[in-house]
Amino acid sequence: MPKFCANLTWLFGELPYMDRFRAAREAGFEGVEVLFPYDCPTQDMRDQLVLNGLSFVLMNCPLPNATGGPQGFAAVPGGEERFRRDFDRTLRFAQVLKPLHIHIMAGVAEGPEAEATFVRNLRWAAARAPRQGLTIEPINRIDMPGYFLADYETAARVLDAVASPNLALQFDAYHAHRITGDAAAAWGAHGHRARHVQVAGFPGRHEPAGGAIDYPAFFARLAADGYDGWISGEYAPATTTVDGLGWIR
Ligand SMILES: O=C(O)C(=O)[C@H](O)CO
Ligand SMILES: [Mg+2]
Repeated sequence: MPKFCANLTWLFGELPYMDRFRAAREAGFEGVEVLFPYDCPTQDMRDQLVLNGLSFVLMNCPLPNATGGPQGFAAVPGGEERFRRDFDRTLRFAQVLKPLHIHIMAGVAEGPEAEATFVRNLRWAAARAPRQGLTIEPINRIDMPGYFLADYETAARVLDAVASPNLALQFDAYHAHRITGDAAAAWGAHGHRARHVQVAGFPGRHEPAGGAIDYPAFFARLAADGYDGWISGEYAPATTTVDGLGWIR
């Protein structure tokens, strides 16, 4: 049985943030992720997680306020000090929130120097928090212009170069489809590196159903491959969140 979690940055937006946890639980989710859980009282959020019996699956690094944008700078040459400072700030939140994964965002950069910077920063982060799961995620450059990590071959090279057991691939099927034209084939080539999966329909980034990605087949493939991590709904509901949850069944 797949473990589906709800991305509360995208889902249940009809509700105030702190009410989304209970709504997710009532809708049947056992886990949630929040991309940037930095501007709410951390203990209140922890209480919501505990009260509703939810696993906290993932949060992003860095904090958007500290960087002037959500795209990070782990691959930005010259941004090393800033990366380290912000990673440590994320770890302080993580001590309370206890996410299974922290997604480290690469930032806008290009070229071999950016790749070398990314590898160095990730090595540092993986050693700094050896028991914390960390991920990197290829994101398509149509949605995020100039984003450094925008293909799976680069992600594979970086993961191999860092070679740390607590760093893995975050496979977002929506981005995979936009980057490669075939999310299922991308999974076939790179899924063995993934410890977290996110899903959305293509091309609209609504519910993972009925678009260009055959999700029933994709979920079956994940199961057949023995993927036992979480699968997160990270999409903009076409109508209301609850009305759109048929894809889980
Ligand atoms: O854009 C995505 O798909 C993500 O998962 C990032 O974390 C964006 O913040
Ligand atoms: Mg994603």
